[in-house]
Amino acid sequence: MANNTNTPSCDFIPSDTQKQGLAYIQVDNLSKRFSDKPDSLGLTQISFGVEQGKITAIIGESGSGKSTLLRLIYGLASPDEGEIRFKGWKVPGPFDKLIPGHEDMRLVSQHFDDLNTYANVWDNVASRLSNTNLLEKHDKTEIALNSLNILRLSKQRIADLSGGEKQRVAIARALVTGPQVLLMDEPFNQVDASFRDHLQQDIRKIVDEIGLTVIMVSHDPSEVLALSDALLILQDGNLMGAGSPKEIYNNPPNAYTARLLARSNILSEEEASYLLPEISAKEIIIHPEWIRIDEIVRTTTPFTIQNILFKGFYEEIILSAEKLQLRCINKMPNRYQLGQQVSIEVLQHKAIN
Ligand SMILES: Nc1ncnc2c1ncn2[C@@H]1O[C@H](COP(=O)(O)OP(=O)(O)OP(=O)(O)O)[C@@H](O)[C@H]1O
Repeated sequence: MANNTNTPSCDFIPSDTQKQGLAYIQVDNLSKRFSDKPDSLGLTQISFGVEQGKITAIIGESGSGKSTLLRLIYGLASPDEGEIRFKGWKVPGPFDKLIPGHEDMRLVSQHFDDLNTYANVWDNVASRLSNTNLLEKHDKTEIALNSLNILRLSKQRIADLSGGEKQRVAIARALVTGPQVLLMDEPFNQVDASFRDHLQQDIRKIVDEIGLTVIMVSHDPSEVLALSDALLILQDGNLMGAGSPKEIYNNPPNAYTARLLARSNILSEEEASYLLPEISAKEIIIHPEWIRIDEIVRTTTPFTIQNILFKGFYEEIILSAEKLQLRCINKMPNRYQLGQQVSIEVLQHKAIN
C-alpha cells in the first residue's frame, strides 16, 4: 500500500531544500505554546528521530503533550520553534496548505470523527479513492478491508459496529490511499482486551509487510511495551526518554519513566539507605519484579506484608518496614499471609543522581 519514493510529493514548502543525513522523520528543537492558555506546558525543545518501517509509541501522562506532538508531525499545527522534517523536507504547517495534513501521512484520531456513521463500511473506505479507475478502486478497498480483517463487515453501517470494529474501519480508511506514515491517537482506547491483541498483531503484520511507519500515542504501558519498536516518553511537554522498549524498561532514565512503565518503587536516598546502605544516589528505582521475598526473617527489622492483591496468575504484594513501603510481584500465589514478617532481597536497582 505504501509508496516509498525519495522525491517530495506536492507536499513541500517551495523555498525549502532537502536536508541529507537525517532520520526518516526528524524532529529538532520543537517547541509549542498555546497563547490562549499561558499555563499550558505545550512542548519544550523536543528532538528525536523516527525510523522508517517501525512502530514508534509516544507515552506520557494526560496533558503531557502527546496529541500535540502528533498533530505537529502531521502538519495540523505549526511549531513556535524548531522544525519537523520528513525524508529531509520540512513538513508544511496549516498555513502552508489549503488542506492541512501531510499528503503522505494519515492521522487516525481518537473518536473516529472521520467516519460517516450512516454509510456502510465499504463506502467509508472506498470514498477516500477517486472514481477514475473503478476496478482499481474496488481492488484497493478490498485489500485495505482484508488487511484489517473486516471484509465480512462491508455491508454494515458504521453506527451498528462495536468500538473495536469502528477502529479497524478508521485504520483501513487511513491506509487505503497508501500513506507512508500512519499516525494513531490512542488507537486501542475503545477496543476491549481480547480484541486489542488481535488488532495489535494485525497492525504489526501490516507494518512488516508493507514497510509502513507508525507513530502512535498511548498511555498504556503494556500496549507500548508489547507493540512498539521505539518509545518516546513525555512529561509536561518535555522529552524524558527515547529508545527501544527493552532499553528504557530495563534501564529507566528517570523516576517518571520507571513509574509510568513499571509502577516502580522510587526511594529517596534516606529510604534507600535502609535497604541498600552501600548506594549513594538522589533516587533509587526498584521495579516490583526486582524484589525477591524471603520467608526466613534474616534481619532485626523485617518487612511486614500489608496487602496482597490478587492479579490472576500472580499477586502484587505491599510490604512495609518503618516508613518504607514497597510493591513487589509474587509469582507463586497463596504462599504468604497478611501480617506475615519476611526479609527481602533487591535483585536489581537503578540509581539516579
Ligand atoms: N489547541 C489547543 N489550545 C490550547 N491548549 C491546548 C491545545 N491543544 C492542547 N492544549 C494543551 O496542551 C497540553 C497538552 O495537551 P495534549 O492534548 O497534547 O496532551 P495529551 O498528552 O495528548 O493528553 P491526553 O492523554 O489527556 O489526551 C494540555 O495542557 C492541553 O490543555
